[in-house]
Amino acid sequence: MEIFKTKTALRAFLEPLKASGLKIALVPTMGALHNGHISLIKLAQQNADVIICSIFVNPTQFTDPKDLEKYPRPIEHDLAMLEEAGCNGVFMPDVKEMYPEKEDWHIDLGKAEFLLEGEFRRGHYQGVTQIVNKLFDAVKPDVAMFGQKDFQQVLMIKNMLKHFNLPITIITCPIIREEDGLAMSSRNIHLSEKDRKNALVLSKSLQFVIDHFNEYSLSQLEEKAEALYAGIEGVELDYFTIANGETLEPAKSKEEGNLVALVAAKVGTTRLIDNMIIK
Ligand SMILES: Nc1ncnc2c1ncn2[C@@H]1O[C@H](COP(=O)(O)OP(=O)(O)OP(=O)(O)O)[C@@H](O)[C@H]1O
Ligand SMILES: CC(C)(CO)[C@@H](O)C(=O)[O-]
Ligand code: BAL
Repeated sequence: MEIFKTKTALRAFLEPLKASGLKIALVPTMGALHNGHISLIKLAQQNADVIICSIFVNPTQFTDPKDLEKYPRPIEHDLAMLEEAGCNGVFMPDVKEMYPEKEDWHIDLGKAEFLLEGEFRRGHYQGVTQIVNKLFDAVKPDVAMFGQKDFQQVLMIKNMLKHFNLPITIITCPIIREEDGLAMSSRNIHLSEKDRKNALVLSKSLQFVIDHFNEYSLSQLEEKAEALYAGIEGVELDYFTIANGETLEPAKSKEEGNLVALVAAKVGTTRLIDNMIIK
């Protein structure tokens, strides 16, 4: 497995491979890898010939400086996991390589930018699309893999592709969970033993909606799911919603084509997100 710290070195590696007709996949990450990330690598291997994983903790998408400061960075462990998974190359630039100078970035991502995560992390998706655009430019992949765990992120990246008319296929990968249902996340490492137990309410509340979808109205489903959070000390719900999977607006009717239940909550000091697709 090759390791690249600069765009120049990465491009020099990729150019002959592209010229020989090989298909390139990019798996963008912020490191602190777990089996969710490895599932993206494995799916990439089914869809391309050469797999590049990027590891970059992107400062412009963090809206809370403490969150950025304490973001885990176990790089040796990450490299061992990627090697074991059969990844071909790792792009791990420093901040100067990706942001050599101060730059303005603003693109129209549509109304959904300001909902859900966009409401609680103002400007987050400008930062995400700014860095993903730079990563796409550095790798020029044929396909790029993103996790459904960041449901809204996938929509925003697809909107960015449309905005720039980029010829990249986005593949959305299912959420990988721990045995008890907790969605894997790099931030889970911050959970205390008590938080770890409390965090199960996220997947349980989503599963409640899936299991009881035919029994209750949309508002009853939301109410009953939210009630599961009441009285859990140390858990603070940011939002629980059943939304239209294309617009992310609250669902108006159970008959809408794509419906998804999404949640974000602070568990102790750690903010977690999760979702389940209803249909
Ligand atoms: N449990 C998971 N299953 C599938 N994909 C995942 C999972 N967790 C993260 N991903 C995907 O991996 C990619 C990189 O995510 P990232 O490095 O931010 O990891 P993360 O675990 O989501 O970390 P955090 O949520 O703490 O930021 C994203 O496309 C993300 O959606
Ligand atoms: C896509 C991404 C790597 C951009 O920094 C990040 O938002 C993430 O890990 O989901
Ligand atoms: N997984 C999304 C990246 C973030 O939380 O900033």
